[in-house]
Amino acid sequence: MAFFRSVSALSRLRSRVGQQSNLANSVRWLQTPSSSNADLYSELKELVPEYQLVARKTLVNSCKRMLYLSTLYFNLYIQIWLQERVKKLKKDHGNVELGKITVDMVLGGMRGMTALVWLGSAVDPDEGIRFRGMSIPECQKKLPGAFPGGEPLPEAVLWLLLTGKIPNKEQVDSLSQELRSRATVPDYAYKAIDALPVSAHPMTQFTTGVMALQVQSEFQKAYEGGIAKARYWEPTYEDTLNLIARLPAIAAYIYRRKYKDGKIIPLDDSLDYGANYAHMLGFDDPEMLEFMRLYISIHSDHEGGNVSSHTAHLVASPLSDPYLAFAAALNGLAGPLHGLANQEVLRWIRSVVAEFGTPKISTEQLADYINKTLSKGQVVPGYGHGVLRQTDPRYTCQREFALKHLPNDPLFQLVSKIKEVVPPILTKLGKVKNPWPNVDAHSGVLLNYYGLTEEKYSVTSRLYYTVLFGVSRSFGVGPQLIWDRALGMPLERPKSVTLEKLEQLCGKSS
Ligand SMILES: CC(=O)SCCNC(=O)CCNC(=O)[C@H](O)C(C)(C)COP(=O)(O)OP(=O)(O)OC[C@H]1O[C@@H](n2cnc3c(N)ncnc32)[C@H](O)[C@@H]1OP(=O)(O)O
Ligand SMILES: O=C([O-])CC(=O)C(=O)O
Repeated sequence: MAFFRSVSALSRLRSRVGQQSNLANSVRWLQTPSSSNADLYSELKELVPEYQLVARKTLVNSCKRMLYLSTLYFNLYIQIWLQERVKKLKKDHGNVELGKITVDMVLGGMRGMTALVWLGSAVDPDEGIRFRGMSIPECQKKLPGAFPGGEPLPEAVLWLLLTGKIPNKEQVDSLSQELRSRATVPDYAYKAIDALPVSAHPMTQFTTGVMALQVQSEFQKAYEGGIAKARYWEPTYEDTLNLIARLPAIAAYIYRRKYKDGKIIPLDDSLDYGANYAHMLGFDDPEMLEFMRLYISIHSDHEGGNVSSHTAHLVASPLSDPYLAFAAALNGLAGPLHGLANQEVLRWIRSVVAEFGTPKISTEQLADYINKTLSKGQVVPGYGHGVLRQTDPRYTCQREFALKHLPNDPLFQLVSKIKEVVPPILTKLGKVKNPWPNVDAHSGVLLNYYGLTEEKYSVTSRLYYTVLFGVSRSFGVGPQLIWDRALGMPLERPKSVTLEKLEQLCGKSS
């Protein structure tokens, strides 16, 4: 409610200064104390207590932020008419068939079965991901960066995924500021992580931290207070923004606890989300900050059927709040065939180097090592995909970043060689549907180059990389959870059959 009162006060501010006046003039007017603006000043001051007002200038900044943010909220609000579209689809076309369900699908992890609605993004098997219809190169061109020509800011991706609209730089900056203002992590969340041994996998520590944050769920409180169904999306929005805002502090703490001195580096109020996360991890090289922005942006979303996103959507469907849903998603992401593959790729690359004593190896040596991996019944991590049938564009854009910034890095050169040698070998197996590299084939060497790795290598190393993936995934999962509630999506409950029943159905059909 405070939000709507703020928006209304802000629009009165605009009309007081003059309808034609722009934001800058309105702000200047409010900034100059006078009897004609004192009442509005005190009203606005009362409405933004959370910003700890100490001076008129701070209030003015808060007003600017509310004004820009109100467009985000407004965009969401007006799109609630999508509910009508959903109802109409169900009513008019509820019986339209979207395809057959085959035994292969039931026994094959439901590949190719259209079963979900996901607003933020879609994956084309050949072209890869599009965020609200925009490819990665288009996002790099059109979404605001930290500087002109910079990589897309994750906040810009969040805005896009949430509203379907491309934000301008001021809107993105207001969202950065909003996230920073929500970033305070309660002490008990750190304590919950501290209760685990330092040797616990970073993803186990991460999920524990997220579960501790759940104590603050606005959705849970609102539900207990009897909130009406039509308004479920509002506390879901609050939880989602709070969750996204608080993840870097939790995630950075885990890194510093496990691999560094355990000291918390506080958030820097002048930095955007990706840069702040890098800073809190202990990295301030501008190139690394830029890579973090790109990393979070490209890992944010990958339509709805991947394990982490689907898990979040499923777990939220009985009205579990966004923290519960996201913690579950992280547990799916922590599997080696999904997000943990980024850890496995680096471990595998290091095992290649350990085997030959150098990353500079011949094509024959590499082919032998790949065949050895396969002969042990293992997969080549970072290759293959459940939907993609070409090189993942997220791999390509990381490669472009590496070519620009670290072309001579020996591990990057090994990654390039692996891309030449693995696909023909996987193709020869005759069963691998996609022999090409996915997103995880590349990220580790970039992070390793910038120093984000554990000090000592051992064959049982538990690397941090999947936590970075997890933080990024909140940008895709969060908006969909808001839309799930806004669209009144139901509890998810597919039908299962016993093996006997399946055999019986097959017998009947043949
Ligand atoms: C962010 C992400 O989640 S991207 C994916 C990250 N995961 C990886 O990189 C792990 C390696 N890749 C894989 O295991 C798979 O390609 C997956 C899990 C990503 C996709 O699995 P599927 O859709 O089942 O792939 P597909 O239909 O091609 O699998 C057919 C067969 O090829 C095998 N195969 C697929 N990819 C590979 C690979 N990279 N290395 C060896 N074998 C493979 C499968 O294990 C399966 O073998 P099986 O019939 O003996 O069980
Ligand atoms: O789409 C998938 O199945 C896996 C993936 O690449 C992702 O979740 O980013």
